[in-house]
Amino acid sequence: MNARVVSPAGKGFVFLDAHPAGCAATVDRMWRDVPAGPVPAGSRPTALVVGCSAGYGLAATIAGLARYGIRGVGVCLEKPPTPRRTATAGWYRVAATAELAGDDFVFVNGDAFSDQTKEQVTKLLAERFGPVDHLIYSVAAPRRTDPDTGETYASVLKPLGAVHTTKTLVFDDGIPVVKTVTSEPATEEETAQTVAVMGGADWRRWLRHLSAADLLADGVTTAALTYIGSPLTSGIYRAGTIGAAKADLEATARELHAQLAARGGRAVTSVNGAAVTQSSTAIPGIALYVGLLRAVLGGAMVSPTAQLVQLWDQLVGAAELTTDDAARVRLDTWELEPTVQAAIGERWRDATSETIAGLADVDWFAGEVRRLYGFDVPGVDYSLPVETEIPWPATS
Ligand SMILES: NC(=O)c1ccc[n+]([C@@H]2O[C@H](COP(=O)([O-])OP(=O)(O)OC[C@H]3O[C@@H](n4cnc5c(N)ncnc54)[C@H](O)[C@@H]3O)[C@@H](O)[C@H]2O)c1
Repeated sequence: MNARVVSPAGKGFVFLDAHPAGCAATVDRMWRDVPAGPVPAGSRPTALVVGCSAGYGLAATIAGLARYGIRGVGVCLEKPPTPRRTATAGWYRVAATAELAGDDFVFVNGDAFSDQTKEQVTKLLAERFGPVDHLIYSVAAPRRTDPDTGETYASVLKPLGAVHTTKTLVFDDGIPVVKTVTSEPATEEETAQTVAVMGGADWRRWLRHLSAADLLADGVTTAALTYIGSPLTSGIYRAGTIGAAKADLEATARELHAQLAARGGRAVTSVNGAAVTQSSTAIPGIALYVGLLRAVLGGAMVSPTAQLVQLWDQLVGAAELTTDDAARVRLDTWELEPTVQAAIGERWRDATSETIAGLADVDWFAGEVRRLYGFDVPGVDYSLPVETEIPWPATS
């Protein structure tokens, strides 16, 4: 037992501790935001969500559970509490999600890229749940060890071909500051490594494992998350190393689709809108862009949970699975609306440290970052001690 007051401390957008009660309250709120599903009780789909503890993968897990009563497995990589530090936020979110989910959805904490984790999940599915009807792949990771070669690849966020300079938003003692950051172009090796981490290789490997174990249901649908984004961020994102990885992921969807179509299945990518997550805040320029996006759209920004409700509706067949000509489900149209982009573009041009508070929703952005760690969540009394030694939910 280790109950104590947990406060936000850290550097930039990264905090050292997470608040268990705040993380649980976040999960509760996300769950309550999911409208009940149209599928009658009794037909609960079996699902695997890879990257289930944060951002879009958490939204996928909660939307699937709350709307369609999915059963199955979630996989993520989180750290347990230590005597000095709390567990990671995702650890507490998983514990809270498991409480709401009940016994028919279990969580595996392990490296999704390893064959060991794949075997553990395969065993769980074979013993308890049977073939998967749906697989959502939503991993964002800085490195991946290739099980075939033992080589560890590292991803980088760099432009391709030329130096790229972008405006970005940082907080200096809580005060928003607009800076410029310049990134050198990636080498071919760095680009190849980023593709090896964030491209389609591991998604393909999951499907191969499940197929070999006869754990893909006829008509299986699978979606991996991708991003396109604005011309304002394309230098570092879509036209950069991570964009090369996303192009590989999208090509992998088309390849997997050709294989799954034989059994009535479908593989797609899902293009989602910009959201504040631990991964996205690490990308130069994204903090500024998302702060401006929020100022332009306000509450009309579509939350990850609401987007994932739409994706589930399409995956289970409650709505038609509709893709663009690159086999991508487009859940980002609200973000790329030309009038929205034009308004963000104007504000981006005018953004300086002096003007930023009037142009971007900096308070919302800073709050979102804190909420990633369970702080600033309404209804939580942060002055109270809270138990930090929360166990990982049982898998048996
Ligand atoms: N955040 C955005 O704005 C945005 C927009 C569109 C698409 N996406 C895509 O959504 C996907 C998820 O990104 P996110 O922003 O939600 O990230 P995130 O950082 O919020 O979550 C990443 C998830 O991956 C898991 N993970 C990381 N390394 C792992 C490993 N080795 N083994 C098992 N699990 C691991 C983490 O535990 C966590 O559950 C990515 O493909 C990203 O490109 C994000």
